[in-house]
Amino acid sequence: MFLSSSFEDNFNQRAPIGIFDSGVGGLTVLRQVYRQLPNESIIYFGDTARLPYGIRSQAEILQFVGEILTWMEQQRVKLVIMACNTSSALALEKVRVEFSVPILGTILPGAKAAVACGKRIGVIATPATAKSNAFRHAIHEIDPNVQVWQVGCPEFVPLIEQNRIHDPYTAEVARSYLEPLLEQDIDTLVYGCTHYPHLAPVLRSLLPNGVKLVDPAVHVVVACAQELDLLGLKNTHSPTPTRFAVSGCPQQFASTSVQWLGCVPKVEVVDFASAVSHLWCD
Ligand SMILES: N[C@H](CCC(=O)O)C(=O)O
Repeated sequence: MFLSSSFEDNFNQRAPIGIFDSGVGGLTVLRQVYRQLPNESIIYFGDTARLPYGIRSQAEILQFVGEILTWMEQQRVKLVIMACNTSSALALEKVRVEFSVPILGTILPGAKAAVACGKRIGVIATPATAKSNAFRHAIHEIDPNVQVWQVGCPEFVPLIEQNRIHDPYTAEVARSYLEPLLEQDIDTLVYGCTHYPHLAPVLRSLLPNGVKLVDPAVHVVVACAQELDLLGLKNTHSPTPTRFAVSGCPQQFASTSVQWLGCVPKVEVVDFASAVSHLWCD
């Protein structure tokens, strides 16, 4: 009895954390896991055949997230981080009751951090996240006196996935998205999409010095560390190498992500029925 329960504890602690996003955005969360939880093993999934998520309906997001979580459970992960604000805004509450694995989203940790920073908060997000008002609701639950402005930024994710971060056109687009927020004299800006911290140098150069930037990736990983402690699931052993998987073209993902990972990742393909993966490899 004692032996088998201790074996099971060890197995659970050593089990990987699942992290998923539509593409390379979740790497901003992965980077935080490497910093804050260096002993954890990770399985990273990017649903690249079906991105961008930010222009999808809630029904589509629920279907995709359901498929990904089913796959994650098959990989025997001990916890999942939805490293995607769009999924967190549109699907987290619903899937949490359907799946037994603990699932963390980015909205609440991001909202808490924003409220701790300022009183005039701007949120840049995908159109679906902005339309859902998820950040506004979460912030007002904590402090109804804080003012919140949200801007949907449809062009950012395609530009980042196409590796056009340093393209002057990207800076032009960023300027137009920030303009209505700067007109409101915001004191805090939330990256309401996990892709956007990849644009940090561009965005920083367009913001007045006093505006604080909030990256929910930092705070969802703080919440993850607390959850693992609470569940007794923190890994005290050495981690295994990160496994990367995508639904689209593995070479495309590898070549875009190398700049953030510092090495070319080996990338597996997961074939979901409705994913049209050939689009990205042609
Ligand atoms: N990075 C994701 C998804 C972006 C997209 O695919 O549109 C998010 O935080 O919302």
